[in-house]
Amino acid sequence: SSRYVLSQMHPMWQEPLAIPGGERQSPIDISVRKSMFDPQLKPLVMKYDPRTCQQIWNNGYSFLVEYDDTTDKSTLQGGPLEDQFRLCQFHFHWGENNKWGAEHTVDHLLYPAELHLVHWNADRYSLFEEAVMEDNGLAVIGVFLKVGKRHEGLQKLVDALPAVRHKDSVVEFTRFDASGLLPENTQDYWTYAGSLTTPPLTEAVTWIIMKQPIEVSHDQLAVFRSLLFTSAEEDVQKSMVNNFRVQQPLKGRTVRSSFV
Ligand SMILES: NS(=O)(=O)c1ccc(-n2ccn(-c3ccc(F)cc3F)c2=O)cc1
Ligand SMILES: [Zn+2]
Repeated sequence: SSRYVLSQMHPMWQEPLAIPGGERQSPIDISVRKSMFDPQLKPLVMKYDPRTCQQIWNNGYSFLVEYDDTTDKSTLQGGPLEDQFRLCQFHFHWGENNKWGAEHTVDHLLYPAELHLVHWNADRYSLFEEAVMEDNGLAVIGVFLKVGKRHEGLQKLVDALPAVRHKDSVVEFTRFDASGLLPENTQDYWTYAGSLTTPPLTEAVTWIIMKQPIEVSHDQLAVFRSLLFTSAEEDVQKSMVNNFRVQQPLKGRTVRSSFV
């Protein structure tokens, strides 16, 4: 079963022993029947300006598409959020094959990859670095990827990846419309209180997981796997795959849904 497969995985970093709080860690399995429909959840409002897109950076965990978040040009509000959040980066998690790679699961269903659009609470904090330490500081939209037809909006990003093959490489990347990576239906989602899924693992994230996945082609996903965890100087090159964290205990949290 998928649970057996996950236990085989060799997470790319050693999980720290002491985790900040440890009561609301991510990722988790989303049990559809245990989630609670919340009619008070408002529609999500994403306003992403392609002109704020700046660069792609291979940080040795994933590749980040980074945005200028010094103004309110690319924002997220509504849904479970009280405040307005600014888009600062998006990145992905994926596997060594198409059977696994996403961080969250839905009734233990494994997707081959997961997109994270990372936002911070600009109504309450003045810098991302501050927000990342606060329990209402961040909002991350998670979108599952499934293998199917080619995703036209993703191709511009896929074509740029060979330029950031090695850890610490950066390439200019502008005029990219992040909303092109969202599924048609952005009103059906699950939301819960969680954490960053890589160090510093801070419990600052309101997670918003889209119910509808996006489709990408096998070949597009294969280009993700051509990236490397290692920098150009290292003599042993390691392919960037399985960059997902193992699932964490729910610890009594409730996952709410925006749909019945
Ligand atoms: N996978 S995820 O939960 O979306 C996720 C996981 C880790 C991060 N992350 C890691 C380090 N940072 C970070 C970057 C700049 C900074 F000033 C402080 C940070 F914590 C960060 O935001 C950001 C997002
Ligand atoms: Zn992530």
